[in-house]
Amino acid sequence: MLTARRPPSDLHDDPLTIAMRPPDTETEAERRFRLQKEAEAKRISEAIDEELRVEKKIWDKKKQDIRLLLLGQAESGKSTLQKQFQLIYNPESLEQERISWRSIVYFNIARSVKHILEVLELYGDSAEDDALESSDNSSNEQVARRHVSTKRPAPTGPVAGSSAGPSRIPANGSPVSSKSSPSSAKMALVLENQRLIATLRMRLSPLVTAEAMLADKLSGGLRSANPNQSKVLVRRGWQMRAASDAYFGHRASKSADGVDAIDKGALGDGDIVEIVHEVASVLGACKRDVQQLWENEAVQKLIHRRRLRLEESAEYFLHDVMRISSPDYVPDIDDILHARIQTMGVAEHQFDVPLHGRMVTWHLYDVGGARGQRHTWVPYFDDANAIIFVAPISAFDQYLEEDPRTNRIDDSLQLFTAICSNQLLKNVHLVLFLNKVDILQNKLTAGIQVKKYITSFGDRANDYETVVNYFRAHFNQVHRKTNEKKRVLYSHLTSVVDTKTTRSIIANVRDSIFRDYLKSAALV
Ligand SMILES: Nc1nc2c(ncn2[C@@H]2O[C@H](COP(=O)(O)OP(=O)(O)OP(=O)(O)O)[C@@H](O)[C@H]2O)c(=O)[nH]1
Ligand SMILES: [Mg+2]
Repeated sequence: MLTARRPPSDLHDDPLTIAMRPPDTETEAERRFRLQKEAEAKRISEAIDEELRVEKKIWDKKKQDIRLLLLGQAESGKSTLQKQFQLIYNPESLEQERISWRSIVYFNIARSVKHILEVLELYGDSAEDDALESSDNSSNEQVARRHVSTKRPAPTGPVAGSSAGPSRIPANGSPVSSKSSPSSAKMALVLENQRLIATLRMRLSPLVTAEAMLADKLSGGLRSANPNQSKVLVRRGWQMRAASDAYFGHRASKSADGVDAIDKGALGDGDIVEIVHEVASVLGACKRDVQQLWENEAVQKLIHRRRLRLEESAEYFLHDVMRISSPDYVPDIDDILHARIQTMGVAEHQFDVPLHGRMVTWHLYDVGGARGQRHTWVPYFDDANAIIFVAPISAFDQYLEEDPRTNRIDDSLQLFTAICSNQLLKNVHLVLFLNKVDILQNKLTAGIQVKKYITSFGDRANDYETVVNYFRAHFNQVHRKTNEKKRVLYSHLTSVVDTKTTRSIIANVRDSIFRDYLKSAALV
């Protein structure tokens, strides 16, 4: 038999309604108070609903954003690549930052001058050391490596920014010469040049002092205590703080490209502007001395003989010191691309990138690549869509600043292995930039032999094509060995200081990332 439910003919029978009904004895004042409370509760409930709606909207939008990580060892070119993205997708912000890069350019020059003087001192202010030159080829110290067998020739002179191990220079600083002493005419020239360098050293001492001052201010007192790590690190958002100090005398809370300047205090107390002015006038006063030092025969010989190794930006800035030391100097885009300052932690940059008539927000994460910085990358792995791994293939003859026994190419391969096999990154779009091909080309043209540093290179031809293919094959091999999911590896030969070629490579990378993005969106 069917039992029918009684229709809700009378809502007053509903137990909830009965429970909520005001008592029959409610006074007028009580009624007003009750209605007021009910209205307030309704307002709060609606506000919460609205908040949830907004949060969901932001969340939905965030889910559609693209997160791109720039990974790779220190000095591989990540920040330079980030500047190229900024130049394409947010050029106004780079324009706003231009003035703030002056401090870094001055710092790069002062630092190079200081380093040149230090190395000159080690060599007795002369490059005439034939004995050292011949011993340069004598090293056979080999370092076994996992991926490529590399060897580190015994240092033939101090290496820029690294503790280069035992030098064969006696305590008195004069190089040993086993050959007969130079002719007296040559000796006289050497002595004359030594006197000139001594004068330049004295005249350039204010610039050397300025280097320490700038380093201190730029890093906000955060310079590494490790004497092997002499670099200056800056935190994200420094550009806008420096620029706003320069223009407005106060600090900004957001950087030009939307980066929160959360690390207030990173540049000290606003007196960076005064210091930059001071350094500008010091540089203005000694620009000819800098030029003379840079063009000095002993310096050029030491560079040629690879006893003096400068940072990659040094030649670019020292060559242009007269332009840079003009009183109204403002760095141009090429200056900014060449300026070197080490990234600390992870800096996020946002860009709106057009896709089929709408804008997709890209979050670019530029990380610090030194070994001590790499632990900061991991929290960004979880929701990354894409990685550009930047490996400088010019670095076959260089060693890590933080570990002078590790060849840089070897470190890049190890790091690439770790990234390719990381479970959190298994589905991430993977792009490889074999960077600094311009520097590689220059090194090979200068006759630097790959086999001297990478033993497994053997007797292959020391030309650009062969060397590039050799290193590319090693990276491909790492990818193949760790590639469980048949992920494609998109690789490019790059020189990220070259705006024109990098622009078209970035367009290519953008398209391939978007293709994957649209594919995964279609699957959702
Ligand atoms: N000639 C040349 N110089 C480059 C290239 N890529 C980068 N550089 C220079 O190399 C130096 C280091 O580049 P950065 O972009 O600061 O390196 P990074 O990977 O961000 O380094 P960290 O912040 O320490 O991890 C800078 O002076 C750049 O101008 C390149 O392809 N060619
Ligand atoms: Mg960087």
